[in-house]
Amino acid sequence: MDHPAVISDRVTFNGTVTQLSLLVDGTLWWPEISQRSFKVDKEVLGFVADGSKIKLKTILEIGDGCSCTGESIAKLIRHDVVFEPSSEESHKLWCHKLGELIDSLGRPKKLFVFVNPFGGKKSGINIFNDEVKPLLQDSQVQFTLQETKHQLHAKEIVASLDVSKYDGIVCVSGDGILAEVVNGLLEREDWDKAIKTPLGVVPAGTGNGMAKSLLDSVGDPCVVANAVLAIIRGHKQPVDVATITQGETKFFSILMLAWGLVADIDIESEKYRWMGSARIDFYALCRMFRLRHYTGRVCFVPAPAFEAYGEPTSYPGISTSKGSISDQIDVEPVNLQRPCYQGPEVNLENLSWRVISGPFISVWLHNVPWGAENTMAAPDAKFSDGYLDLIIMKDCPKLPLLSLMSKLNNGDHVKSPYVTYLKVKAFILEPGPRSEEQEKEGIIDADGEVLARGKGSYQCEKKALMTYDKLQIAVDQGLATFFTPV
Ligand SMILES: Nc1ncnc2c1ncn2[C@@H]1O[C@H](COP(=O)(O)OP(=O)(O)OP(=O)(O)O)[C@@H](O)[C@H]1O
Repeated sequence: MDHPAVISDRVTFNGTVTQLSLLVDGTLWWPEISQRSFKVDKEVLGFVADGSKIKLKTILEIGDGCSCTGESIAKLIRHDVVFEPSSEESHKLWCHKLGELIDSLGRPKKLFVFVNPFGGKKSGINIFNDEVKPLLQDSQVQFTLQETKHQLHAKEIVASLDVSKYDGIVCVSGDGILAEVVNGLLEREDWDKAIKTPLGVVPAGTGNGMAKSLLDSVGDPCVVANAVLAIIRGHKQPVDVATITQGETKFFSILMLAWGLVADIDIESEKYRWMGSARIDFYALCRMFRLRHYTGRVCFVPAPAFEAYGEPTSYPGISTSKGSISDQIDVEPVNLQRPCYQGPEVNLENLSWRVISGPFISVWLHNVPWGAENTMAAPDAKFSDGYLDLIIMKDCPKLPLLSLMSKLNNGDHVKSPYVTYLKVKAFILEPGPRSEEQEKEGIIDADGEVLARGKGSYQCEKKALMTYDKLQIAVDQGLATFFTPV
């Protein structure tokens, strides 16, 4: 190691007196023990003074973990490394230099943590106690824990949380709670400051699309330890936020919007929840064999290089007043009169709009690559390019559809001749009824929750925010900040 040492000492380690150095590049190095070194920023979570000894709380990658596909993946293991400096003076200096180095890494010191006890396999609390808390404690990160008690609870809390007290908000949940947090932050009067609060997500839901997208972007497995480590290490990156508008009602989306086949599978398969994760595959097959086609139109402003898609059209506009209340089913009107975030400041009328008319099998708009841990919906999606990836399927015979759906786990479905895949800056959805049953409409799904539900579609207890009608989407580049592995 050719870096100079910040501190070097003869320490007692494993019963032997040996040299230990902390180098200026942040490496802890035992020169007399071959292969023994730690990068403090990656492998040392924290340390504690234990009498005359110092206990380093480390996290090590062990390469014998096994993924569900049988591939070997690195597993993270907590491990204490204890050494005894040569003198009291040296002990103090070691503590000072290690503390100084860890402080310089910009790691969070205090986090607000939401745990959804009902997300995914209902194991949020166990995941927090068994896997998240020990890592936070090793890293000496203080936390305030809040279990979510009902739908929109996280959003309510975030609306009045003193975010200045925290270095980040963490969701031990699926994507639903994360979306609630983003919406809560953007509905505040001080939204522009609040939305800068770094957000972290620990996979404890059904889909976990955002956690998978962040971890997979550096080749990490989508597991709790890696997600917590990404938060503890404190690296951050901007993430685009899409504003979905219908009249005065807004929903801020970070993951995706789906209409047609994907929305129907995601939402209607709820009735088969007792099947566990197999419910999605089972219901996808049911839907493919009784395929629905939805009439309607999509209008969009293509990103550069995608201008050839669709036909030119003028800005289709969207009224700022709500439709007749009698047409609405289960709608909970949210009228944002307070000076909250209003969406990106862009004059949509002056942009070059294109249109594709239905019927459609599926329309999917994605902000990040993964929609769920096994669904790479938009392989080219970037976290903060300022665009959304649009995936459209108009018609497709059943066999190619089956093969296409089986390619969702690696993103190869976008190469199918039956799929149109492009990037857009703004988007308008004009959803219509099913071609086969005109009296029945569909579902619009945003970030895994029902955004709008049409006539004759699947009904459930949860209220929908919008009506099954025209809605507009525009993207704000890098508006949110997320903890990220690198
Ligand atoms: N205590 C609770 N009881 C019932 N529902 C809750 C509770 N806390 C939160 N919820 C609701 O649970 C829903 C789902 O949450 P979450 O996103 O964490 O999990 P998921 O749906 O299983 O996962 P994913 O969104 O990744 O598919 C949200 O609509 C949320 O409002």
